[in-house]
Amino acid sequence: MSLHEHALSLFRGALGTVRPAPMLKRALKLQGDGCPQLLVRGQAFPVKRDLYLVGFGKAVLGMAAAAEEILGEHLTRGIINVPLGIQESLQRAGMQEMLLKPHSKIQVIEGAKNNLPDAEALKGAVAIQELAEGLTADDLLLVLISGGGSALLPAPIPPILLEEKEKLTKMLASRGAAIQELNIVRKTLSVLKGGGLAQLAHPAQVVSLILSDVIGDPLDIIASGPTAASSHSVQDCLHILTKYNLLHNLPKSVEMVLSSSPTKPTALENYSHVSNIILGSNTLALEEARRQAEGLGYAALVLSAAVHGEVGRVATLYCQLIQLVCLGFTSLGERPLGDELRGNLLQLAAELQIPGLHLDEFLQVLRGLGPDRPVCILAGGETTVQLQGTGKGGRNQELALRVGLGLHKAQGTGASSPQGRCEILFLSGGTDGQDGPTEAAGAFCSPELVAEALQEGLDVEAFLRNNDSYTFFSQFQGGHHLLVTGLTGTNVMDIQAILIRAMERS
Ligand SMILES: Nc1ncnc2c1ncn2[C@@H]1O[C@H](COP(=O)(O)OP(=O)(O)OP(=O)(O)O)[C@@H](O)[C@H]1O
Ligand SMILES: O=C(O)[C@H](O)CO
Repeated sequence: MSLHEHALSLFRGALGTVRPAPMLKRALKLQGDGCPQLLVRGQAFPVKRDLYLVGFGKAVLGMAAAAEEILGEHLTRGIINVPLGIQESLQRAGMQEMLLKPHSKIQVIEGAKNNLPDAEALKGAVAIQELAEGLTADDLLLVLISGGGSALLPAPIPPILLEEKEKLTKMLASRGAAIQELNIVRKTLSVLKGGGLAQLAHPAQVVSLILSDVIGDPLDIIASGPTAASSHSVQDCLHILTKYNLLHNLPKSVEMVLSSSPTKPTALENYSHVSNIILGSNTLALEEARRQAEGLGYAALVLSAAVHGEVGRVATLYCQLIQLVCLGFTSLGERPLGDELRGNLLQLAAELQIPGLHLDEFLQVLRGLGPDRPVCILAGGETTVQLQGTGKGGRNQELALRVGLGLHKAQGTGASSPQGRCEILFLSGGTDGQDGPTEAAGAFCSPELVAEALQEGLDVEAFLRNNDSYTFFSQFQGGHHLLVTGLTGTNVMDIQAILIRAMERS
């Protein structure tokens, strides 16, 4: 099998384990008929009267289908907001288990085209708000939350208009704001985010099951934390707007809401009716990919599930790591080159401040692997792209293209390049199956990409200058290097796989 095929199969294997249905079935049970109890990972919640379900996010359709199967007749009614086209896409892909059964008690509202809030998503948010407001102390509200939930649950505080909020978040994203920053702003301007939904549902018991798509699994940031106590204040929001130079260009409505926002977030004791439970994350997906890579004969290591930072810097990190591994495969293992690479890599990792990454230890393990076994390094997280151009792309495709360019440049050092004797493949993909506003999930690259593209008249650097990675990969070798999965029905950030094996000697 080619490295390309291996990487694809690892990516699909990783996705398999964070598919909503198996995850939900592992965690959720309903027990007892007379006075039923909802059991979540052993924690019991009595169902005194009615059991309602709401949900929003890219993975919520499959979560809801599995939940309805478990809850059966005990479910009174539900409403979920899911991405536009997801039912058709999953149907086409034959993923029946992610679809609701005919006569389901759960109403599905599709919206948020291209992951942006729209009128349909707003309609869904209003329906969810009305349901929550009508609950009593005897009701239980099961909330299904996954990434993409922010765009799918828009409820701007009046008089802010949806378009105004959308424009502001779009501007923040295009200036490179991280998801934490974006969602702190969203929370401040929303009725339902930042714990708003949980407060409206009071006094009902609220149980949220969450699929995390944010580094470190912060409850108050994932989907902008609609059922989590917010640890942020309006001051934090103002600070972010200042940082991205947006404070003096705000619509009047936003200014009004900001000036009348409470200075402190709602106190923690007001969340005693709420339980937030993380069901799955990027870590779970990487662990499965690692297991499968071992099965394919690789020495497989997980670098981190928290890789973040500007896409160019992260690409450099991966390029240096690849070179270092290749150095171990060659007889060129001279110390000066290895020491220099190692020093640069440690410095870059320190700059990126990747939580929990002990690169020094990781490199030691790498060094101990020995030269014969192919190596697979897996990582996950989410990079940020500061858009400069007007092209079409996504952070995974841009990362792959930048790694391709970096490896090409490193190869330029000639015969002494450690890469020379290695076969290398890099893959970066979004687990939701949609990378930016494109039809692809991500892309593959190898050190040969730049030279081969040039033969087709494609200038990688020009595409990068215009943030046009999707157009590049669509044209290059007939789109062979694009990772296309369609919407996957799950969402646990992005995954990168680096596969390296020694080249066969002729
Ligand atoms: N032309 C482009 N090139 C590179 N990156 C882009 C381009 N256009 C948008 N992006 C990036 O794509 C990201 C949005 O992609 P996407 O909609 O997949 O977000 P997401 O983070 O997966 O969404 P969610 O977390 O809500 O599921 C933004 O970070 C944006 O900077
Ligand atoms: O919806 C969102 O806010 C992002 O996907 C992070 O959870």
